[in-house]
Amino acid sequence: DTTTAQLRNDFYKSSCPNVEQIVTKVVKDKVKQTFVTIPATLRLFFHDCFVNGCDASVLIQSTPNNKAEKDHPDNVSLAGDGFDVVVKAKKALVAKGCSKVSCADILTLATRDVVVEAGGPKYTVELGRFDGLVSTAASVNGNLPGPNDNVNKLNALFAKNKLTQEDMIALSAAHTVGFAHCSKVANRIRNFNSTHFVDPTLNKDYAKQLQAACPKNVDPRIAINIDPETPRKFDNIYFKNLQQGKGTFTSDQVLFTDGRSRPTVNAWAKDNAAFNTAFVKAMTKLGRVGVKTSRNGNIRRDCGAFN
Ligand code: HEM
Ligand SMILES: [Ca+2]
Ligand SMILES: [Ca+2]
Repeated sequence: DTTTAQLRNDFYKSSCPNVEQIVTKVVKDKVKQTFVTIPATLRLFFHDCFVNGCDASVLIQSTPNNKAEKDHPDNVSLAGDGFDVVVKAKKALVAKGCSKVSCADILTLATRDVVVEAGGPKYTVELGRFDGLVSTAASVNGNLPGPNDNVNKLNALFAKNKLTQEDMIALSAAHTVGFAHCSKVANRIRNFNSTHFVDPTLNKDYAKQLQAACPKNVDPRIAINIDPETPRKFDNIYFKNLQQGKGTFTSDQVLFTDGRSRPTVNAWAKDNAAFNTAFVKAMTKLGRVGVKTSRNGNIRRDCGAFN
């Protein structure tokens, strides 16, 4: 495949030999200031790769002539700290003579670094992505999963990006860190359907906890931990939660209720090392989605605007 062939670990060996240390330093400094950097960056990378490939298209700011991806409803809840860490890393790189590192690669590296900062696996990142030349809100339509999606829908969306069901389950475990707004779980904890007030797949105590944290008419800015047990740690507790009915979104809980994905959930609930291996494999594959070359991409001077 010609689009993935260009990616290599030492892509910046001559143009910016210290690219990794420079990005890592910026990430560490920012995580010290605010934990949100971790989930914000991880989600930003996912939303970038699933729309037009891993090409930093999600970072583009809208202009009077173009409504960009980040202003699509599915992206408006992306936390600012993810964008900010990329801007800060870009600045640090340029200051150190590395003006040829793409924003897409910066986001990929920063994502690896935030996973490490949260206690997750450290892995080698493939580099050599170019930055995309297009970003439209319309292109987001139908490409990102929703919190009420079932396994069929999730598998189909991930398959479009050459990711297997195993990859999908491993990547879903990114929900081991970070926050969700109450609107994303509201349908599960009140007036679920005509026979159940609360989603019957939801743990009873966890349902009460969610109802308390997300009362009716709650301020729409209120957010809850997605992983109720270890919200700041990147770990396989995510899968143990699913076994106990503590999946926050329907899209999390279905991984346990659906017989096709349940064996994988059980295996990774028991074996953190096996989960880590699967996560690294899936993240590496995610990073290969729709990679641009010098023919259909460039190196942006400003990650938020086209050159
Ligand atoms: C499998 C399908 C997925 C669905 C349906 C989904 C859906 C969601 C939703 C609804 C939120 C809450 C947003 C909010 O209320 O602000 C969220 C947050 C998050 N998602 Fe996903 N997601 C999925 C997969 C992924 C993947 C593959 C990753 C990364 C590899 C990811 C990383 C995150 C992170 C880290 C957060 C927390 C963001 C923060 O705290 O700012 N998600 N996701
Ligand atoms: Ca993209
Ligand atoms: Ca966790």
